Amino acid sequence: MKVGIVGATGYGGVELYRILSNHPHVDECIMYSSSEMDVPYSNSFPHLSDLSTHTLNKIDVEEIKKNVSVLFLATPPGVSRILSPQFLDSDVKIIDLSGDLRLKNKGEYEEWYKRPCVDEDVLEKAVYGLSELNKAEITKTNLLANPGCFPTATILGLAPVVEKKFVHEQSIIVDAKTGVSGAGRNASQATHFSETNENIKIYKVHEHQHIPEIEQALRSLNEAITCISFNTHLVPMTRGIMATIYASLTDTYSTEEILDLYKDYYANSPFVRIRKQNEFPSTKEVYGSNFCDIGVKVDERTGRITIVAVIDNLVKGAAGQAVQNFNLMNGFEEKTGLYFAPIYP
Ligand SMILES: NC(=O)C1=CN([C@@H]2O[C@H](COP(=O)(O)OP(=O)(O)OC[C@H]3O[C@@H](n4cnc5c(N)ncnc54)[C@H](OP(=O)(O)O)[C@@H]3O)[C@@H](O)[C@H]2O)C=CC1
Ligand SMILES: CC(=O)N[C@@H](CCC(=O)OP(=O)(O)O)C(=O)O
Repeated sequence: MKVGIVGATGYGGVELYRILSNHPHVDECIMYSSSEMDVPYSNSFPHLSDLSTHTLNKIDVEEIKKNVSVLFLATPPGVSRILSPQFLDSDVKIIDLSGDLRLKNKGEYEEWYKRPCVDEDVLEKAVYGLSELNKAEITKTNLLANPGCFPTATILGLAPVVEKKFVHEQSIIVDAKTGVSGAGRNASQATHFSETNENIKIYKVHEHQHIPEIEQALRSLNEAITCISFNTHLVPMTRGIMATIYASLTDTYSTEEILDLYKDYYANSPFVRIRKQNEFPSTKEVYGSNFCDIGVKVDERTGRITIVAVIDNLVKGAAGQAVQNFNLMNGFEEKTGLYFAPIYP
């Protein structure tokens, strides 16, 4: 199968290349760029010298339709809004890593992303690709909205207790941390070495664009969810997301009971690993892998629960999850080309 990557020169794009170039059902990856063409891909990424003989191609919709079966969009917000609709009359399957197709409410997208949204008929066709919750729909779609990095960790961390009503719906607080690669490859003052090194900084306080995405997904599991408290912090590491989640329990559950609930809930989800009692995952334990690791503990004194979910933002939070969806959309086994160990230490 031939696949295309738009935004191949970015962090999401090069992570897609790393995974897809080792995928047994991918014969060729064609790389597209909006700013460079006919130059070797390895000019952008010297670590691929001799491994990649690809060149960058111009984004030409009609050429892409002739040449690829699946197109990944690893592009900034706003690009998929223009590109995706142009493929709806073709057989090309679209997997969009940006936020453009994730929110079902057009007004909500425009409010949180502060830019125009794609038309409602396109939004209706898009399927939200969190495969642990939505596998059946993913296998049938040609237009896939790949979840955001923070939503992936947060929703997977909360889904069992929210769906089974083990927590009070209005009591959820999420304290999330991310590595700097979450901001993409372009340099900015916020991600400058001297701003991030030996520093932890909260950002987008109460205004993060992933808030409505998380609420939308949780509401699909339990309609009593209205809003959550959610904040993000930039920490001095390259990859990784940790979502530390707090909520009030609806009854006196033990940690053991809740761990059993999580193990049952994710019994058929090969990329979710539930930790043992009193064991909490760290970001390094999923680095470079498609795993989401989860630890939980009941605080008997306060009647609250602490849930910790970690992912690699570029793998389970972006390119790995996109390939997981690619597998499901094409009838391949979900783990194909993806079931590898994290890089450790
Ligand atoms: N980084 C992360 O951890 C995650 C990122 N995402 C989302 O994935 C998407 C890609 O992120 P990331 O790879 O980090 O970003 P980068 O900034 O690293 O890369 C984005 C790429 O998009 C291309 N691009 C820019 N403008 C256009 C345009 N107008 N048309 C086509 N291509 C364009 C650029 O390549 P060129 O100039 O060669 O065209 C650039 O290399 C974003 O929407 C991001 O929010 C989602 C989850 C996690
Ligand atoms: C460190 C950092 O800045 N991370 C970005 C990740 C956002 C992202 O990936 O954007 P979409 O999922 O909305 O496309 C942020 O927090 O906004």
